[in-house]
Amino acid sequence: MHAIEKIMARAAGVPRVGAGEIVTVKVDFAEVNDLYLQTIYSFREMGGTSVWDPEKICFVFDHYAPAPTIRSAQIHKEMRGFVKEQGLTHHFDINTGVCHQVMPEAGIVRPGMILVATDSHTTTHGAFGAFGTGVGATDMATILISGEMWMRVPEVMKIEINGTLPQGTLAKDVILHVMGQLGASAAVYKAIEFCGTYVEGLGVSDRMVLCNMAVEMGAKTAFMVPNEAVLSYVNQRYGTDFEVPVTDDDFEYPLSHVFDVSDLPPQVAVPHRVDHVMPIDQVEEVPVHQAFIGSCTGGRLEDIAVAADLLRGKQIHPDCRLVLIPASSEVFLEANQKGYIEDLMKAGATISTPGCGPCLGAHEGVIAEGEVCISATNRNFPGRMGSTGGAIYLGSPAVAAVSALTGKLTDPRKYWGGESV
Ligand SMILES: CC(C)[C@H](C(=O)O)[C@@H](O)C(=O)O
Ligand code: SF4
Repeated sequence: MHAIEKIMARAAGVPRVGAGEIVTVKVDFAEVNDLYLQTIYSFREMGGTSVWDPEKICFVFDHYAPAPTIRSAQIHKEMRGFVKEQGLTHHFDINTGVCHQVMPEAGIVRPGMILVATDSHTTTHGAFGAFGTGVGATDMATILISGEMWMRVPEVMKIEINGTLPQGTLAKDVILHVMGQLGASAAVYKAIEFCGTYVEGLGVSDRMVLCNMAVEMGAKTAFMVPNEAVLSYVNQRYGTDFEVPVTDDDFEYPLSHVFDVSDLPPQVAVPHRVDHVMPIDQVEEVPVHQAFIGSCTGGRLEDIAVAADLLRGKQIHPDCRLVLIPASSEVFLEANQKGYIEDLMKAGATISTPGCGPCLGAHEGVIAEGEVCISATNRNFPGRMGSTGGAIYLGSPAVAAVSALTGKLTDPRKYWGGESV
């Protein structure tokens, strides 16, 4: 069996499972975000009175945090009421951050667990060797009642990535390149395992970038074998009471792809598809009106550090805005302690409180008709970040930062190391 199948077999209480089988699994943890008040209504409609385990559920206010409308304030109010009524152990209110950042930070995520959330980017947690997948409001309501859900065991697609990146190319460029090569429907209902010499050496943040965007290829979940960086992060935050699932040596992958990223230049996904990907030099000179660095894809300390290093002592272009939103309060505090926030504010950045912000077009920097945004996030369909007449390019935080500097899509290698060439 594959490690993912072993996770599901354990959770289903059976000795083995195989791709295509329908199994009922016990969920190890469930998250509901502030777009899913409907979950509570469905919970009650189904006759739910108390949740299956108040220690294994959290509500996270991140998509509309702090509440930008009366409606979202009302939603937060009702959800806070449910948290109190049910005595949930974990609640992440408007002062914490994006669910996929705050849950690992809080020591909720560990290898071998089944984590479900009302968010498609729950695939992010494959970075920790967990089975993370998104569910809808109704499924989540049944899970809150029973602690269980049915799943079809996904086929596992191996994506082997080898090589060492050239300077100026980051993990986001790698996943964009993979998506550009394989396409947005390459992995529908499959599990993606990322492996290879490039992946083995990755730190936690870069692992999260790759797994986060697995769902942009349709994946049900993502997986990486935990390395030392992941294990020490989890030991620090969660503890050691977990078992790392190991794929059998004789497991045969039904699907596999191999990439070498040794000569990969920075990439961008051009409007309006995540898999319309090309090297940055094919779209340089496109004027940009806004750059956004943030979200569960590109709002971590490493992303902010790259931007600060590129923009320290400089001024962004007068015709371009740079919106920067740390993925969590912990990230914000650390970036502040390291001076990155000051560097970026002095360079002209607009800093907002941790959360999703404009990533899904909610608030804190949506774009107007005819505007172009270079974004370190994960989706660029029309209307994603504001007006449907806007255009979104997806890139690394480095591409976003230097494009804000020049006011047009720019190759960050020209500014790497602080000197513009
Ligand atoms: C929560 C939900 C509305 C959505 C998702 O499931 O991904 C959002 O987070 C997004 O990124 O579009
Ligand atoms: S940051 Fe963006 S992609 Fe991540 S959960 Fe929020 S809206 Fe979705």
